[in-house]
Amino acid sequence: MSCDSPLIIALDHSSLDAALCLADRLDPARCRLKVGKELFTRSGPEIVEALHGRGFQLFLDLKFHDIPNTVAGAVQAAAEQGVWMVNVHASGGRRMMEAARERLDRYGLETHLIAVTVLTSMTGEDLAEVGVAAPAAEHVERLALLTRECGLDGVVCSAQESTRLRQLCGADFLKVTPGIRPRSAEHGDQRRVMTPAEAMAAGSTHLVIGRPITQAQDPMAALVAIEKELAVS
Ligand SMILES: O=c1ccn([C@@H]2O[C@H](COP(=O)(O)O)[C@@H](O)[C@H]2O)c(=O)[nH]1
Repeated sequence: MSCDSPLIIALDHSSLDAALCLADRLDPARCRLKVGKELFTRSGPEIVEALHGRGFQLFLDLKFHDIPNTVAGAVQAAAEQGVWMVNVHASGGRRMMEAARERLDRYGLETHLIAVTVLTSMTGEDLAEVGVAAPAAEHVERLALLTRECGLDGVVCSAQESTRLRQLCGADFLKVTPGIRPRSAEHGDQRRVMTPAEAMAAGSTHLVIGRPITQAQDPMAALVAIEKELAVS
């Protein structure tokens, strides 16, 4: 089923059953789902099949980061499972991203391919510790431009960078933004955050939301509140 909502719900569950329990309360016409490292490592391709069977479009968020040949093969394997979107780390560099792009094109695989710029849990101080002297926003810009040059469809960034990336890379370049927190929600390990309405106004094309929905006492009420916030903004 195709979906025109910008919302992508992160299913960071520790079992297939727990993830499906939440998915069964969601509507594939109203959101997409994201399967990340914990759930995929526990459940494997079975979770992808089960969610596709329920009609959801999936972002397989495995953030591949390896030598070009290995990443190209992993991206191909993900796309052959029919996922809507897959990602790599932009810091894997030009040849790695080009190899991933080329592999999807060679086999006519239409999965969206995007690259993580700077994790939304990181600040400039965290970057400095790993040898990146530039502020987070500047490093995100550099990696987004490289990602676009390599022919990828967009990036994962924080919504704080969406406006600048729209100017630099164009409105069609996808800006998939985790670190989304409704006004009253705890930030947890996220550092570069914005509210859902702020993120859309800034030019994010998709909002990734996990714990504010999945760990809410009433996940459906939390989702509806976010939908209302977006409808009135
Ligand atoms: O920079 C990034 C890249 C990926 N993520 C993922 O998004 C969700 C966010 O979940 P919350 O519970 O809303 O914080 C999670 O699956 C991360 O792995 C990210 O947060 N930041």
